[in-house]
Amino acid sequence: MSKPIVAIVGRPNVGKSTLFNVLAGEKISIVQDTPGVTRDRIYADINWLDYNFTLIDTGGIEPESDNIILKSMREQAEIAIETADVILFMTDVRQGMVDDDAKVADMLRRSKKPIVLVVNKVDSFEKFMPDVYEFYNLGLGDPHPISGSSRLGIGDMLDEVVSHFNESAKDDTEDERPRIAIIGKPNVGKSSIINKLLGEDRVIVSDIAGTTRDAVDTEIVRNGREYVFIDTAGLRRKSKIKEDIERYSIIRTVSAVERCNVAVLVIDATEGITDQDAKIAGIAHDRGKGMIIAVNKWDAIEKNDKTIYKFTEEIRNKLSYMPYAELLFISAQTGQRLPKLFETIDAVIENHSLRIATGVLNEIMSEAVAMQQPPSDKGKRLKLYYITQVSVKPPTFVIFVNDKELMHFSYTRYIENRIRESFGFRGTPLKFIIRERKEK
Ligand SMILES: Nc1nc2c(ncn2[C@@H]2O[C@H](COP(=O)(O)OP(=O)(O)OP(=O)(O)O)[C@@H](O)[C@H]2O)c(=O)[nH]1
Ligand SMILES: Nc1nc2c(ncn2[C@@H]2O[C@H](COP(=O)(O)OP(=O)(O)OP(=O)(O)O)[C@@H](O)[C@H]2O)c(=O)[nH]1
Repeated sequence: MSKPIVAIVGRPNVGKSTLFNVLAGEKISIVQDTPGVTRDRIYADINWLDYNFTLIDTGGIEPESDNIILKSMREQAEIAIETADVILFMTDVRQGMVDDDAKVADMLRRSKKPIVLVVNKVDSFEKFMPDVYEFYNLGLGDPHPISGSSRLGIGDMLDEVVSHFNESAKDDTEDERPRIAIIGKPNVGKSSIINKLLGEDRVIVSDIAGTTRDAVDTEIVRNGREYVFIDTAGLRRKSKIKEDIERYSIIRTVSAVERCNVAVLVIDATEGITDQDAKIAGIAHDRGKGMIIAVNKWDAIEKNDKTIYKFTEEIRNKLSYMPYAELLFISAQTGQRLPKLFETIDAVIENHSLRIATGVLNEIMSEAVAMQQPPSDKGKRLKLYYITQVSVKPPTFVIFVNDKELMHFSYTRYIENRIRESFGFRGTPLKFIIRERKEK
C-alpha cells in the first residue's frame, strides 16, 4: 500500500511552517514574522499512532500584493489537489475569514478531495472559539481549532486527517500491476521515453485516470503483462520563480514515487548529473523503491571509448548511497536500448519482491562470518546468531546479534554484499534491522 499524502494549503503567515515543524518533530523550516518566508523543508514523513503519511508543504510563495497572494494560493491548491490524498486547509483566527480563503475553499470543494479545515492561532479556546464559528461559512464542514505554536488541538486534527485514509488507500492495494514512476528534472525526456515505449511495442494504449489521484497514469501492455507508468512530466506551471518550479517538481516526484514499485530516474546526458538529479534520486532511495538510472539523450553527445566509463564514475560518485541502482544509457529519440530498459524494469520488479528462505540466508551468513571475523571492542566480540527476511518491497532482513553496538555499518554492508553476491538483488535497496538477543 502506498503511503498517503497530506498537503497543507493556506495564506501566507497563517502558521503552515509552524505546524509542519511541530508534526515533523524537528525545527528545520524557518519560521518568521515576515509573510512569505521561503522554507527549505518541502516534505516530511510523519507517524501518528499507527499511521504513516507524507506531509507536503505546498507554500513557499513570495507575495508582493494581494493579487499575487490569491494567484499563488490557487497554484498551491492545484498542486495539493493533484498530489494529495487529504488536504489540510489552514486559516488564521486572528486574521479572520478573508475573501481569498473563500475563493480557495471553492476550488478545494470542487475537487471532491477530503479537506480538513483548520483554524490556527486559537491559543485559548475560551477566548477565540466564538471567532472560529465564522469559518463554517467556507462550506468545508467543521472548522478544527488548533494552535500550532502552543500545540493545542493537534491530536483531534490528526484523528480527522487519518480518518480519510482508508477511502483512498484501498484502490491501490487492489491494483496488483507493477507501477513504474518516471522521474527527473524538467526537459530530460520523461514524456519522450513513455511515448516511445508506447509506440515501439505496439501495445494497447489507454490513458487511465489514477485511481486515487487526478494524475494521468499510462497503462502499457507488453508480452501480456500490464504495467502502469506514472509520469511526472508536463510540469508547465505559470510560475517563473526557479525555487517554485523546483518545489513543485519535488512535490510531484514525492507523490509519484510514493505510489510506485520502481523508479526510473532520467538524467540528461547533455548536462551530466546535477544536484537536482541527486535530490530527486534521494526521494526514491529514502522510500526503499527499486531504482533504475537512465541516462537519456545518449545520441546527442560526442562519444569515444571512455565516455561511458566517465559517466558511470561520475554518477556512481554523486549517488554513492545507491550502488544498487541499475544504470542504462538510452535514447528516447532513436530508441537505443529501450527494450533493455523494459527488461531491466522487469528484473528490478522481481528483485524488489524477492524472498530468500531462512535456511539459505543463515548458510550465507555463517560462511561470511567464517571468512571475515566480526569486529570486537574492548575484548567483546560481535556474534551473529540468526538472520531472517521479514518483508519485501524492499527486501528487509532482521539480524539477531549479541550486542548492537558492535554491529558496525561496515560489517552490515559486508553481509549485504555477500547476500548480493548470491542473489543479485540488482536495482533494489536492502534494509537491515539489527536486534539484540541474549546469549544462550
Ligand atoms: N499566536 C500564534 N501564533 C502562531 C501560531 N502558529 C504560528 N504562529 C505565528 O505566525 C507567524 C507565521 O507562522 P509561519 O509558520 O511562518 O506561517 P506560514 O503560513 O508558514 O507563513 P508563510 O511562510 O508566509 O507561508 C509566526 O510568527 C508564528 O510564530 C499559533 O498557533 N498561535
Ligand atoms: N537528442 C535527444 N533529444 C531528446 C531525447 N529525448 C527527449 N529529447 C528532447 O528533449 C526535450 C524534452 O523532452 P520531454 O520528453 O518533453 O522531457 P520531459 O522530461 O518530459 O520534460 P517536462 O515535461 O518538462 O518534465 C524535447 O525537445 C525532446 O525532443 C533523446 O533521447 N535525444
